[in-house]
Amino acid sequence: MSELLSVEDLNAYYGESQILFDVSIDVGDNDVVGIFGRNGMGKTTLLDSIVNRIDRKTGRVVYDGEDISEWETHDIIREKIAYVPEDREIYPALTVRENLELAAPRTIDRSTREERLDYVFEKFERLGERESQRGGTLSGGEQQMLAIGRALVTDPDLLLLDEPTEGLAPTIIDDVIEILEELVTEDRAVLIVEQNITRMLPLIDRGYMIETGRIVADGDADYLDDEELQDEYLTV
Ligand SMILES: Nc1ncnc2c1ncn2[C@@H]1O[C@H](COP(=O)(O)OP(=O)(O)OP(=O)(O)O)[C@@H](O)[C@H]1O
Repeated sequence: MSELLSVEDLNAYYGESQILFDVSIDVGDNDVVGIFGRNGMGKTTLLDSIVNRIDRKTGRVVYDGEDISEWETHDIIREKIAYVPEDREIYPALTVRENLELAAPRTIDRSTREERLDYVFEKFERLGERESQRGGTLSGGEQQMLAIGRALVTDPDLLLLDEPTEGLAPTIIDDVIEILEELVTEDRAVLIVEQNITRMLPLIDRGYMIETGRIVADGDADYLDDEELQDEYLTV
């Protein structure tokens, strides 16, 4: 099967500490793939390694047939893979519109950029209503929408999402899940890290369990919907 993203035998390090050990994962075109595991097991490090936000790594990251292991982070994010990090990384002092404009690739013309902004405002009406509001004054859920919106203005074939529901109130989590439900029906692949596997299982095609930097299980949603497996690798 041809894959959009292949991570091959990845070993990742912060300073002298090795965080990931021989990790291999695949994401096919339009696949929705989950990464699950307890805190501190290396899920964020895996996403960071894909976009090269890590001190050092060995192994390969192949995207659409091209080895991007050595690419600069900003080139990967702008041209290939959109990344919505756990802390969202929006600009608090800039408006919603400015946040989106800055995320748009420089290579697209003005009218394409406007089309993409309109698409985000259509998808997230609450952002449209707050176009001129500063990012830092948005609620947590709205900031998460803006972070996902920023990713979407690059019109990515692959989106990386790191714990999009983290730190949000339950009703806002429902809103974010709704957004994710819609995202996964679009013509894009999604690789998503989430603590809450129960909410994710209906959305994903496949998933991987990670424990202390190693992939310890992988399979489709039916396979992962298993109490024993979840107790072993997820329950704290
Ligand atoms: N910048 C860093 N420098 C040194 N060690 C780090 C750094 N970032 C993460 N680590 C370590 O790497 C390990 C994996 O962390 P990572 O954030 O990838 O886990 P995670 O599974 O995403 O957990 P969480 O849900 O808590 O974010 C942890 O032991 C963490 O302390």
